[in-house]
Amino acid sequence: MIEFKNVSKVYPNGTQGLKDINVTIEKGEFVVIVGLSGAGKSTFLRSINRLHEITSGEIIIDGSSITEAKGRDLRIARRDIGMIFQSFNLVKRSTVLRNVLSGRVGYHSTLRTVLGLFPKEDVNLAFNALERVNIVEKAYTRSDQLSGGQQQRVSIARALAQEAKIILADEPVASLDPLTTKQVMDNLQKINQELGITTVVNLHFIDIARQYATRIIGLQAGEVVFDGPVEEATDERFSEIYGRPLETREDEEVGASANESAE
Ligand SMILES: Nc1ncnc2c1ncn2[C@@H]1O[C@H](COP(=O)(O)OP(=O)(O)OP(=O)(O)O)[C@@H](O)[C@H]1O
Repeated sequence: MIEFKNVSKVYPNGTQGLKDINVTIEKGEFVVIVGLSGAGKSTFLRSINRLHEITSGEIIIDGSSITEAKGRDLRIARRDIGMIFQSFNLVKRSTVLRNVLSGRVGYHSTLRTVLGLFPKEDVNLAFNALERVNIVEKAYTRSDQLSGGQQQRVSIARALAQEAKIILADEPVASLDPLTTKQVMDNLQKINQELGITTVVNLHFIDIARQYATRIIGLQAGEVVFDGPVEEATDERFSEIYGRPLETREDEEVGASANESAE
């Protein structure tokens, strides 16, 4: 369970990233965060694992304050949280297997991981993770030889090898085409359903959010302006909240083909 209690974040330049957020995400939920650009989605997500520090309030994970955690406690808390980035964040020149094994670094001494000495159980975990995202045949391929969608599936496997209880995905499909988007989102959904991993995903497009989320949270200027089940997240409702409908993938494609034909 992830609890936001009166959480605010003000950036050093005075920009309010989050404003008095009170939200509880239960174990096993698939929550999608939506909002216009600059609404605070990244700030929200990155506050959970303290990639961003909040300025007031508290975030509690499974009963322990991550906000207050220091040193070893913080490292252990972070071990339970996998992160998926828009840009995949793989070590490009390393093999897929090595990248997935890097999910295990929080469990071992630095020396051991620098030397690449992972125990057999870790290697088994890594292969299982790669199987789960259907990419095991690429285990010994260099990561930069893979397509964007494949790289993103490797980053999901890394979070699985980490044995994360929570997965945070910050715009995981923003650089991917529609077919690959579906594969990556299907993978996230599958591991959420099969392994019960709590999943929080930032998405730009409301139609993709509606296809996968069990709950949608809408942010605007750092505040929660919508929090409810997918059925309530209608275009009408979002138009009322944001003064215009949220973007859909389809809009973008229509826009892109219009641009192409203009050229
Ligand atoms: N390091 C920073 N310093 C100052 N302001 C920042 C910083 N990072 C983000 N902001 C501001 O905080 C607000 C929330 O940003 P955030 O990146 O969380 O929004 P977002 O909803 O993820 O937007 P996007 O979809 O464009 O990434 C924005 O006004 C943004 O300009």
